[in-house]
Amino acid sequence: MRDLRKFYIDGKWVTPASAAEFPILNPATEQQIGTIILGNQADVDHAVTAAKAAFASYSQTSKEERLSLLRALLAETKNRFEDLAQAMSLEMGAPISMSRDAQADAAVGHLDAFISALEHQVERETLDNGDILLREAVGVCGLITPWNWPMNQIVLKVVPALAAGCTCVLKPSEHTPISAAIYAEIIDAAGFPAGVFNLVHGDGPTVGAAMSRHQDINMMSFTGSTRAGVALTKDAAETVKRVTLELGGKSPNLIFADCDLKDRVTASVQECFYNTGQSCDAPTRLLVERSCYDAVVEIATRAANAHEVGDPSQEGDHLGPLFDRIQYDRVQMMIRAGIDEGARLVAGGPGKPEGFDTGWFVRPTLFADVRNDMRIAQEEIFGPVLVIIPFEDEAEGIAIANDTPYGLAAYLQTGDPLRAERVAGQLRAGAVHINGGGFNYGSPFGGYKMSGNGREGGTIGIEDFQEVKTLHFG
Ligand SMILES: NC(=O)c1ccc[n+]([C@@H]2O[C@H](COP(=O)([O-])OP(=O)(O)OC[C@H]3O[C@@H](n4cnc5c(N)ncnc54)[C@H](O)[C@@H]3O)[C@@H](O)[C@H]2O)c1
Repeated sequence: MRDLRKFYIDGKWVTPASAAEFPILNPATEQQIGTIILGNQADVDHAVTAAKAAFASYSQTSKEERLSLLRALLAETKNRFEDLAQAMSLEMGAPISMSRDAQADAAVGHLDAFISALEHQVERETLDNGDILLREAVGVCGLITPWNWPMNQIVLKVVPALAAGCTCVLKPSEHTPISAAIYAEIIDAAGFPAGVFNLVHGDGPTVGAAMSRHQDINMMSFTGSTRAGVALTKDAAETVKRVTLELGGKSPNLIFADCDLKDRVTASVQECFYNTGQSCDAPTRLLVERSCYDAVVEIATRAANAHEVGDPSQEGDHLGPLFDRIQYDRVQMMIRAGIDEGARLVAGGPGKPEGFDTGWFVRPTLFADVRNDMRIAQEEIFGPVLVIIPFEDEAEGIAIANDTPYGLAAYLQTGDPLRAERVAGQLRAGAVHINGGGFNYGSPFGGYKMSGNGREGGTIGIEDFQEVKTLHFG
């Protein structure tokens, strides 16, 4: 049992002002594995005061000084790599192999890419008109992250903030505080000055809202649901903060008959179910050219049925549980909604997989003959549930792909390189993955439409945490 009832503020582990305890549960066993305190306004004030005081000197550090701190952070992250992987497997149910290969790997990969981006960034440049342009730290930043990719999201915010010379207060998801607490220890060991990074646990309506409304926070960087992102934006409006948002998705995956169907469809199903379907950019709508529709349904069904669920502490490529009961109930509700709306269930379905009565395990589920106006095609399910929708031709495929309030990612599979570029250019999404092309550390990540604004990762990710100042000389 982990006792996480302290916050990291001003370079020390301190006892919070709040006494509200909150249990941390293992989603595979439903057992309590730790306790945190949900902070209050006084805790937020304490952390913001520390961050504001530290900003005065940290924002004036040179790029070289910050690079050397980030290199120390990289070394410490590598030292604690296994601790991070084990923590995320325990707190959100990522199978340990995947937790190492992807969840913990993100802490190293993004940081490496940010170091390289900062090395190359021009902080002072002369414009054609003779004016000088400076890039400076935006100020004290409030960072709020979700539970589904805990370290990935933390590193995508904390590192660019520190790289830019900002100071920050992190509020991780109250459901995944263990990896966040380890990350605070890593930052401490790397030698960042006191107050530059602060960690406060808490829930959204109390700590999250107190941060968004805080007079002394200059920017909020948020990843989570569109619902919470909208609430945060309204809270931040009074103090005219910069707000960047990484929100939900319902990403289309266009399958054209000229692709290698067996390979691409099998990989597409695996990608949708990865992290038990709990990824904002998962390809959750499989849009299939009519001429190959029956073949695709057959291949996808076989691929879905090949997925096994299992204990996250075991090595292997099985799926873990969903992260908690609320998520389990929501996925069950959406599977039932799909059946009620008349979609054809071809794999999985309601209930738990056989032999998994304890833990929030679900059956990898596939629906065929789905219409894009059904709930299961429009709403983010956040579980291993894939819907298959036919289209007649390229134009209709693109229209269905774009017929969503979201625009985080899109995927397309085709053997025709000209078509790949032509279609990608018409998809309203922040990223288009072509024929299995994966995300690379250092590239920008973010959404169009209700998937958010701003971009995380690499140079553009650092710029989100910078102000631009122009010097005009007389
Ligand atoms: N676009 C991306 O980069 C990305 C990445 C991962 C997850 N997500 C999205 O995150 C969601 C899943 O995460 P979740 O269930 O933790 O989301 P959530 O919105 O419930 O919570 C996310 C974070 O916001 C906080 N929060 C909740 N209400 C708040 C409020 N009113 N003000 C301030 N903070 C508040 C929570 O405490 C948590 O730390 C999905 O919608 C998923 O698509 C997006």
